[in-house]
Amino acid sequence: QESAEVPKQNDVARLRKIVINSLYSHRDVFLRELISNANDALEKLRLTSLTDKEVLSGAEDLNITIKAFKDQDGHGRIIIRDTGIGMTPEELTANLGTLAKSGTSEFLARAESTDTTGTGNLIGAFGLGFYSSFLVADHVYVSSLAAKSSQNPSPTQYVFSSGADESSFEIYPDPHGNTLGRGTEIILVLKDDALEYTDQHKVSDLIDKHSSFSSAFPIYLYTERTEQVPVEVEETKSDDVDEDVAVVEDADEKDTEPKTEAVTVEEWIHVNSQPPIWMRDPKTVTEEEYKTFYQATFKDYEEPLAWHHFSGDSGSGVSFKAIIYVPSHLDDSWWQNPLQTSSKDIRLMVKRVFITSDLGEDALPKWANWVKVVVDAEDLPLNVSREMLQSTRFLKQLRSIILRHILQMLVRIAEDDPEKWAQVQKVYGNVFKLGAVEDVKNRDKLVGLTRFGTNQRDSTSLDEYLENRKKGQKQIFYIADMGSTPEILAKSVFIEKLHARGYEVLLLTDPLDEIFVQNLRLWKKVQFQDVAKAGLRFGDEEMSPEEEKEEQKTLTEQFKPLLDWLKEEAKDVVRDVVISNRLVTSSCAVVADQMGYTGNIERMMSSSQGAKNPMHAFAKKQKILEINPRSPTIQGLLRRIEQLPSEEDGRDLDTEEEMKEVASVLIDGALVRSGFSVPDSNEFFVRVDRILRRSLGVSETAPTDTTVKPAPEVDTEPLNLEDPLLDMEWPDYVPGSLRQPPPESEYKPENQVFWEVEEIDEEGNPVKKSDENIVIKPHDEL
Ligand SMILES: Nc1ncnc2c1ncn2[C@@H]1O[C@H](COP(=O)(O)OP(=O)(O)OP(=O)(O)O)[C@@H](O)[C@H]1O
Repeated sequence: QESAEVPKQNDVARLRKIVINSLYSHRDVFLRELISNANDALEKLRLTSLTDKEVLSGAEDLNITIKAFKDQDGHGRIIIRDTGIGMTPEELTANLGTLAKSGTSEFLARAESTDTTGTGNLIGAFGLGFYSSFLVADHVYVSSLAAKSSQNPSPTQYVFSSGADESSFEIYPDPHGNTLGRGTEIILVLKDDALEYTDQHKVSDLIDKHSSFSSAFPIYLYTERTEQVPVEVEETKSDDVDEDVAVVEDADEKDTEPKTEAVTVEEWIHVNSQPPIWMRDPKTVTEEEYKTFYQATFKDYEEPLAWHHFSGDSGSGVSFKAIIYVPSHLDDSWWQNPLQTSSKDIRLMVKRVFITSDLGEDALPKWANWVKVVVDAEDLPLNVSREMLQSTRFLKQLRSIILRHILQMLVRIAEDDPEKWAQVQKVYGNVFKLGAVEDVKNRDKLVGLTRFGTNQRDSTSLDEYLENRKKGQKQIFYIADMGSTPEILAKSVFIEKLHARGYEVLLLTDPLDEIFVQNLRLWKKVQFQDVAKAGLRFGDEEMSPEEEKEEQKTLTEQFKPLLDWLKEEAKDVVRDVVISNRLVTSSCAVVADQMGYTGNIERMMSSSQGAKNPMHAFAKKQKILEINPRSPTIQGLLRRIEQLPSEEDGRDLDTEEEMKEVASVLIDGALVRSGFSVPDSNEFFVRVDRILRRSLGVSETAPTDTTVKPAPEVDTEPLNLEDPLLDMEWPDYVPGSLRQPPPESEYKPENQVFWEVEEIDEEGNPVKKSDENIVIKPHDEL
């Protein structure tokens, strides 16, 4: 008898505890998990038998049997047996002994940090499978006899034995010998509080609900019922019996019931004899059945968002039935590598027998790799291999049919079920945008599925947008700022006139949006126009009456002195200064030229490799300052500029300097308001400070007392690694984000820095000493 220690004992014990405690209310799942394993073992055997017939020897039938009962002492037992591929002792150790093989610590971390409401997903997410036995069993014995093969011509039956509270297991040759013929038998010694699972009705219901459709192999359930059977009465004939009396007695007996006795009839009932749901007429399948089938087949504890059940013909003579499911969630991991993985969830079956769930790299376009499908093809040979499949036309046709149906299903939801459509958008909205960029072939259909918020409504498709366009409008207006919100974008300086005039503008806040728009460039031949860029045309300019054009001309002449003066002042940041046609209330804005960056793109480019490109500096400069001639600020500035004495009259250098400062704050403010960064934020703030002082009537030159308490002398003591302050975590600190200090409660008085401040009067003289100390928090910023 050999005994093996599980490598990570503590992990095993901890994991079992978590499983048992937190999944108590889900413990029915053990049966489904074990049946699913038995089914997998049978599928493996069948697939292996295609190349090695030998594996089929030992047991004729391919099936699963389940027996639940109480033994004479009242202890509960469940025995699940399959005639599948079986396991060698090494496989028993590796598969059942080593826990979750990879990702154990990740699992533990997640399991322990997940609250109980989410634990239903744990088994599904991490494939606890076999370990779910310990939800109901104190002890588990697994006997297994691997299939005979050329590599393993005379396998031996071994037992794996482990208790729920133990962190070790034992593996030893089965003292009963090779009783199984082939396959695996799992004996669960039920916990005292799990005796309900010895009730055959309960077990039958569970199989019916979760597993009847998950196996193409027959599942037989052991049942016992009592039947009354006639008791064989032995006729005792004797020669000295009086015939007449005997006749009378006979007549009497005919009137009485025949004698019966209760006997126990044992029977194996085929519990999954119903056709699987994909083979049934959709009208006969209930919603509940579709949902449980999905959850069991794809190991998702959440219900699917939508599904579509159809039958089809590949066009090359292969007819099939399929169900396509849309999961109700896309894991974050999908977004980490959205276009890297290919679908592993298209379960292809031939005449109900599972063939493969890997249809190869290009099974579906990458954007659709989250879809879950079961397909059953009637007319393919059962021994078809994946390699063979790849070369048939069937697979290619199947892919395009599946894809067509996915898209049709989504369009139907969009048209008929607004509530569900909102959920689809929440989960897959960005996937459709990504798909439209990636999948040129289906671009138009995918664009049709995309939705955007606008200044007029929460959501619109591009077609609906175009239906709402105004007379003459030849552009699809949009404004993009990744990470912003539609509410903030709706207040942007760039859309104020469009909004005021009643034009609709798409408000794009996701990084993908701008990529989408730039990739698409046109929709139904109408160009996208970034309203933060030059080139904006309402489209009714030609329809404007002559006076309007005349007014524009007059304005340009009237504001010429200011335009010329600003051009000189802003020459380092913008290429030109013009009268704006997009502003209503704001005094000015900085607009990117056709070739230039918008603030959004400039940020993206500056933080990427693009910053090294020589075009970067050029593109950065391609900006135009637009001023609003109706703004009192601009009108005031024009007046002051016009009043500046000329060279001949003797220049007023002080006022000129003051005007320059105003201009610089105006330009920098416009940059910020328009989503750009200012060239020098310190300088900008110094100027703002000066203007503030002026408006407050405080002396512009009064110095700020900058005395600070110097740092103590160099600490010569060795660093105390036990010091708890070194371990102090800085909550909410995300590199590069707005930095957050730790909460006040985590400050220790001795850890604070004090800055004595003095108030000064207009002349800059100290007024009185403040009683309060201002705490300079680490990373405090403007
Ligand atoms: N009845 C069985 N016959 C043969 N091998 C089995 C059987 N049950 C389990 N195994 C082997 O043990 C492995 C571990 O099983 P377990 O149920 O823990 O995880 P899994 O089946 O791989 O994952 P999941 O249950 O999430 O699909 C299986 O992959 C399989 O190789």
